Amino acid sequence: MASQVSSDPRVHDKPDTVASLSVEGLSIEFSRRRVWTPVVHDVSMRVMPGEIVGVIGESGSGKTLSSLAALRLLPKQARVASGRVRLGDVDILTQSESQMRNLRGNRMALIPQDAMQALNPTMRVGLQVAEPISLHSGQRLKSVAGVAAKLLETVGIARPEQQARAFPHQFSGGMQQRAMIAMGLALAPGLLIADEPTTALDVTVQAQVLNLLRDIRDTRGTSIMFITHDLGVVAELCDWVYVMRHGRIVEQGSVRRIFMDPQEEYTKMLLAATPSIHGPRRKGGV
Ligand SMILES: Nc1ncnc2c1ncn2[C@@H]1O[C@H](COP(=O)(O)OP(=O)(O)OP(=O)(O)O)[C@@H](O)[C@H]1O
Repeated sequence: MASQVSSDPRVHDKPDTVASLSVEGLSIEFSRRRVWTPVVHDVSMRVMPGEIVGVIGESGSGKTLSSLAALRLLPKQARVASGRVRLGDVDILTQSESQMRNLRGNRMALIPQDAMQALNPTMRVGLQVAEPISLHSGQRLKSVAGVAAKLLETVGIARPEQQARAFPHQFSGGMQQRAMIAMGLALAPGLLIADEPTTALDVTVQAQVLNLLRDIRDTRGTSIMFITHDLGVVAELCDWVYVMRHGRIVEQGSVRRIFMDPQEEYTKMLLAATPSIHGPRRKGGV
């Protein structure tokens, strides 16, 4: 572990900076026919303040379980076998469930892959966006509903007052995802964990949502962990990347280094399999 820390230039260069999220030696087991089987092995990851960190790997490589462990939202069939997770200086794995409820939303929020599934079909979008504020402040939902329009405006939804009164099915896929992001931002958490949030969107809308996430980081300083299987997205958006395979991190580095000088065969294979990737965005365009 110590060697991983000292070899990570983000930690080496700023030893006093507390990571927004720090996962150390995390191992997770999954119950298959009542037998606990290791599926994530000794994973260490860091998201530094204001950084967008990509976690990339093929399906089943352990990206989602690792991030759900950080939120303490593992499904019943999965459990943490060993390791530590810290959100700033809070030790996540030793918090009570009520402390966790307070941390979720306030300090970190999840933006899921399928916004339509995550949204309540019978509740107006504005009320859903305002719900975290109501839950955390104890104020009645109707009395905080006005904040929702402001949040919808922040995420680029036109005519926000009117759209706040719509139901999810009246929104396009891109608008639904923006609404989920608005909900995630409601309590201004320092960390967003986005699990393939653009997979279901067409390419143009995907680019808009990526721009929105970048703007949120630039204007609010929000740290973002971005889970994806799409190296093109990593090149567009991320500063640092962890490459996962079979429940392990096989390579990590700055996006530029990973694209210019991949060390692992698996990373090279991913790069070779991704058409028309020329590396991360440079200032002024790719
Ligand atoms: N519902 C499930 N049933 C059985 N095994 C599971 C399930 N969910 C996770 N696992 C096990 O945990 C491993 C890691 O799964 P995880 O969902 O974290 O991968 P992932 O990289 O996020 O994949 P994807 O990109 O498909 O979401 C899987 O390879 C599998 O062994």
